[in-house]
Amino acid sequence: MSLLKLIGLGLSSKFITQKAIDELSTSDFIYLDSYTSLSCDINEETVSTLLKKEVPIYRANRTLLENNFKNILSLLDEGKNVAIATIGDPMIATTHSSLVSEVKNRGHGYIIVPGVSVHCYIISKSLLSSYRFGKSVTIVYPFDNKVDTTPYKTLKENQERNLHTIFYLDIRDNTPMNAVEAINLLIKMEEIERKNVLSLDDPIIIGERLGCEDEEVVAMKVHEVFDYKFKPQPHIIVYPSKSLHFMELEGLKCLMKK
Ligand SMILES: C[S@@+](CC[C@H](N)C(=O)[O-])C[C@H]1O[C@@H](n2cnc3c(N)ncnc32)[C@H](O)[C@@H]1O
Repeated sequence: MSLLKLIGLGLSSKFITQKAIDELSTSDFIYLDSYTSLSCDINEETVSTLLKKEVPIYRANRTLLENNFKNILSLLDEGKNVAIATIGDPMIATTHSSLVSEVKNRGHGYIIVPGVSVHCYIISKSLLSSYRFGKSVTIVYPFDNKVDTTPYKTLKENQERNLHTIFYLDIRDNTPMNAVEAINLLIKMEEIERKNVLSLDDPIIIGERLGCEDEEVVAMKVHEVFDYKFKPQPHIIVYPSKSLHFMELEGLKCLMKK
């Protein structure tokens, strides 16, 4: 039976697991997912140097993976094992679960190799309680000048339940949104919705280049992002709940910018 392998590579090359390398090395083709996330140092070359044998590696954008999935199905029909390698975890904040049901319905098998996800990584480094995270959401670039306020609504719902919110930031045409653009959009959403969800004095936590040598996790007030010199993307934002446990407050103090 042919296998579709959904393989998580972690956030940077030092987080790639032995299991991921073994499964990639026993694949006939590797598609490197280039649109659900990005890494400071994982690319076709990094992956190929880790493999135990030569395997063709292709860069796969959303069109290829979601719309032209037929090509991958044909390879599986021919008895080939195909790997889709994703930065982070292949099933967290991606749509890859739909690929699993497609291959299963066609009589093929699948395996999932979890990777160190930005989701778990920022929860760990935020020093907030992992039990108190609500729904996470992506802040997307405006489309036709229209701002999608879903992230604001999610923040409101989480705040009503005293839960923390993780904001992933959109990646469009290989350009990842930065923390300042994201905060500007949240401020715009407050102006549109006017539910007093966001205050410029609220603390937020920003993760920059997580998993890379120069990673940074820093807490600051919302208005302070405009004067802060951030490292290049990728960035991720955590909006803590309004009422924090005293241990979480101590943690937040540890992360406050100097
Ligand atoms: C939609 S999520 C995909 C998560 C991925 N499947 C995983 O498990 O890590 C991608 C977003 O997470 C954030 N992100 C990913 N890697 C990051 C990193 N190393 N440092 C900071 N933020 C990161 C960025 O906002 C990026 O646009």
